[in-house]
Amino acid sequence: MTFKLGLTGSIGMGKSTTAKLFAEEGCDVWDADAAVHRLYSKGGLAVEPLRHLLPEAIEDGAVSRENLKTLLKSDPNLLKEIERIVHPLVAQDRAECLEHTKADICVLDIPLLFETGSDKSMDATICVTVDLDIQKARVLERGTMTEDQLDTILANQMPDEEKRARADFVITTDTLEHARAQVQDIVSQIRASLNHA
Ligand SMILES: CC(C)(COP(=O)(O)OP(=O)(O)OC[C@H]1O[C@@H](n2cnc3c(N)ncnc32)[C@H](O)[C@@H]1O)[C@@H](O)C(=O)NCCC(=O)NCCS
Ligand SMILES: Nc1ncnc2c1ncn2[C@@H]1O[C@H](COP(=O)(O)OP(=O)(O)OP(=O)(O)O)[C@@H](O)[C@H]1O
Repeated sequence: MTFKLGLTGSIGMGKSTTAKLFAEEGCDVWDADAAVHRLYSKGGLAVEPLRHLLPEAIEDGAVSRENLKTLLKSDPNLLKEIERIVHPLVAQDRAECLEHTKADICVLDIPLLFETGSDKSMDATICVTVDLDIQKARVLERGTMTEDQLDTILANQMPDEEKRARADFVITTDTLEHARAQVQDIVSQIRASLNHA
């Protein structure tokens, strides 16, 4: 049985970077955002159900994120309807991955781990965190969104403080070396508990 380790954190807090550090320690990694990209691509399982709900969102047989964002701008309530279609498909993709993994620990990188209740099916949870000003600077540095857009996303996510309080482990992503040391410590603790089980 694979140990299911749920990894979350607010936007730009360092989920993908930390997941790579777990992979370096021999853990398997499943990424919810990557699953959504697969589901939205041509032939992906979310295309037909979303076409039914929002025909304007589909372009060349795939879900257009730009079109979705335009639709969401005029009706933010649509997000809940999109989530109702997408989240069960994401859960199915995750279950298939867990069926095939051979690693002792599988890290599941899930931005909305607590919001979707997926934490309940994990063996342990981790929240990655860093000071809010560093988080904002890192996200804005990418040049992919304005501060207003970032604030809208933050308003749709559970506050960092609440995520930290709920998680079994917290990793501070101030430097790569510090994060790596925390990852190694968590992996050692879990492997020790698996060996004693
Ligand atoms: C709204 C969409 C079109 C924006 O796409 P885009 O490529 O611009 O951004 P991306 O997906 O990388 O998300 C940007 C940030 O918003 C966050 N975010 C995405 N969806 C949600 C959501 N439903 N609630 C809160 N935050 C969200 C992401 O975690 C990330 O931090 C897209 O995120 C989407 O279709 N979301 C609905 C499906 C979903 O819930 N995905 C979350 C992972 S399971
Ligand atoms: N431990 C760390 N030390 C220094 N910089 C880091 C660390 N972790 C992440 N970063 C930097 O912070 C930024 C965001 O990291 P990353 O892309 O891993 O976050 P994310 O939580 O996966 O983002 P998103 O929510 O958008 O998917 C990147 O520029 C990355 O290089």
